[in-house]
Amino acid sequence: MGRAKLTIIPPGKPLIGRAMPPGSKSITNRALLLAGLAKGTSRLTGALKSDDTRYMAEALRAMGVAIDEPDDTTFIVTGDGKLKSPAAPLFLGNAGTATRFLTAAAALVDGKVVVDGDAHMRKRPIGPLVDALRSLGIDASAETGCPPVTVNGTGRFEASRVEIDGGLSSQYVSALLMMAAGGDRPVDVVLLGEHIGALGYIDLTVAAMRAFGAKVERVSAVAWRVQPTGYHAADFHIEPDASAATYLWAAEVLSGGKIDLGTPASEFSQPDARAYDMISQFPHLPAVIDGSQMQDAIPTLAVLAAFNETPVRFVGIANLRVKECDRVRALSSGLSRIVPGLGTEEGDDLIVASDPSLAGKTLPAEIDSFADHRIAMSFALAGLKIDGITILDPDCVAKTFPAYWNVLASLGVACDD
Ligand SMILES: O=C(O)C1=C[C@@H](OP(=O)(O)O)[C@@H](O)[C@H](O)C1
Ligand SMILES: C=C(OP(=O)(O)O)C(=O)O
Repeated sequence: MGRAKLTIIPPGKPLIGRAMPPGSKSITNRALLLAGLAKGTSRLTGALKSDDTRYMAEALRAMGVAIDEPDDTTFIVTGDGKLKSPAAPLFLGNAGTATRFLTAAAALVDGKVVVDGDAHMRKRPIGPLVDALRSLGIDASAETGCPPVTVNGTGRFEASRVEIDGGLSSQYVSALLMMAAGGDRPVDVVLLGEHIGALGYIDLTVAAMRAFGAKVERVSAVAWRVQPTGYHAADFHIEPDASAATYLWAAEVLSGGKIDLGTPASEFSQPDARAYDMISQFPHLPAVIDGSQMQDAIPTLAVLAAFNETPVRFVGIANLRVKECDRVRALSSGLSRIVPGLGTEEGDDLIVASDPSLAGKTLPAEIDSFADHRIAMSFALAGLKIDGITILDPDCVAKTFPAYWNVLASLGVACDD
């Protein structure tokens, strides 16, 4: 059991020092899967070890992949080119990447795979991905449109085209792309609908696939062609997590300090690194921020916006409602616990009624994390400037950034539990 709550003590000084974000969750879970699908031994360095990546690694082990962990940031993955049917359902907690990626990869298994998660994951939609698998002739079903998903694969599929609506989650598209290299012929993965979550995640997928030997090209604005190469083992280095970096970038500007992350923002390939340009404009954030291409950075930006000179409206964030929790609601209600009306919703937009004079005040507020790591981590930023901010269920940060509170402590931020 984690701690019930943590109260942040405003440090009252600029945060100065070196603080490295952990390895990227998105890239670690892609690399683990691709290494698991490959024949041979891959060495993944700079990896994230957290709940989400542990669930992925455990699931792969249950499907016959050998994974050694010689240190805190390395996975040595040995596969034989084929995942095996696991003896029991795969339990993936609330890890969206692991759940979506393995649901598609299950189609490459000869036998039954049940993909399941915790109570939160059982509310996160996966119907479009299941329908896409069915359109490929794969026996897949999810009674509620959310996990559990049952896939009875034959280990092969023959179709050469699959359509997918990525409006609710780009992870469906990534999942199909990674699985498509295991087919019998070239497969076109084609987007349906106008919206997809951050396209940058598809770029991450394509880059990781290529690193493990796949041949994939973008054949139009809405389609990728994947050759039936399978994957080969590779040594692969994982960059730090850009979404985790946003908390440190925001802590730096909020405290007027200097935090050396070891990697400049311009060197990240993940979509959330775009948030750096916004964060560095603080306290003059734009009046409207489109979150569609940097979704996981929105909690960080929304809490930062509370201290901005002028109000900020966040648009393009409708699918934040189907993340670990309804993040639009968690942000509006958390902000309004600090000061009524600080966060409001209009449709799916979030409006933050900024007030720089919040800094230095005492405003006791208990913030419900809704078991969502990003809500816990972002509201901790408010605690750097406001006395009395208490984060409930603070250890939910273990999903992607288990050392978060220690990293803040190393920068001089004290907490009471
Ligand atoms: O592909 C990925 O690694 C991710 C894609 C995004 O999710 P959606 O595509 O569901 O929006 C993001 O929020 C998630 O944290 C990681
Ligand atoms: C949405 C997130 O995670 P996932 O979809 O991978 O569970 C996140 O990490 O913010």
